[in-house]
Amino acid sequence: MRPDKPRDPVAGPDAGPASPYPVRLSGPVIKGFGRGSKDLGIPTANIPADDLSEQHPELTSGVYYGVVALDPQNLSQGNGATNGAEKSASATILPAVLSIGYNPFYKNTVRSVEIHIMPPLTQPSPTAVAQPKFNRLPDFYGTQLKLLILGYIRPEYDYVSLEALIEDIRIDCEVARQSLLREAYQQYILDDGNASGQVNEDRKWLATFDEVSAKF
Ligand SMILES: Cc1cc2nc3c(=O)[nH]c(=O)nc-3n(C[C@H](O)[C@H](O)[C@H](O)COP(=O)(O)O)c2cc1C
Ligand SMILES: Nc1ncnc2c1ncn2[C@@H]1O[C@H](COP(=O)(O)OP(=O)(O)O)[C@@H](O)[C@H]1O
Ligand SMILES: [Mg+2]
Repeated sequence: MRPDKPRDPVAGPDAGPASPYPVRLSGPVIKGFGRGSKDLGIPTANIPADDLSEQHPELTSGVYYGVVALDPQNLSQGNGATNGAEKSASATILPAVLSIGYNPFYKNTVRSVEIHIMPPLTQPSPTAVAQPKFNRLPDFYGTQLKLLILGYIRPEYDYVSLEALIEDIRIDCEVARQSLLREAYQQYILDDGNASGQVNEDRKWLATFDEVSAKF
């Protein structure tokens, strides 16, 4: 059960991601249990978790923050992306908060990776208020998603109520936002010309999709 303690406003070192982060994950967006939007009002893009324990034993179950990109070649035009004319399209990088694990509140028997994509950090936060409106995009099932996990926020918990789970996820969004607003983390979103070679490589990996991964 969730400990009855105030939450830290940021997670991870101010100087930037510390080992093992950043961790790269990618995969097509698949169907989950349909609870994110329906029960919680918080859509989460699920990607396959089948190989996670072997490929990334460092990713213990819990809540993390990072940055994501969606393949613009297989997003519909309604999402403001391109329609697949390019061979290698560069994608928009957006902030994200995610859960890896068994969702103890729902007692799942299989592990899932679920990513809630937040609005750009330049926009006001919709989750800074007591009655939040979580970010909702047009559906993008089947689209290739790339994720750079930049830090760990907390373990997964069971909760006394659905409202308590939603309130903790609202705080996760705020912690992710404040954590990513720090200069060393902004470099993964925006190219300010001062980033190290490794950060530039990670950002390039994130935003580049080639023809092979396209759906159409
Ligand atoms: C940031 C974040 C934190 C979460 N933390 C928890 C948690 O502590 N305990 C839990 O049972 N589920 C947690 N969840 C998972 C939600 O219960 C889950 O998103 C919901 O069951 C939707 O699942 P679905 O994609 O299969 O529909 C979290 C989800 C997110 C996005
Ligand atoms: N901000 C968002 N973050 C993640 N997914 C979103 C967002 N807005 C819309 N979606 C869409 O909603 C779907 C997830 O909704 P959810 O209710 O969690 O369903 P599921 O149980 O199938 O994962 C995603 O696969 C995606 O197509
Ligand atoms: Mg989901």
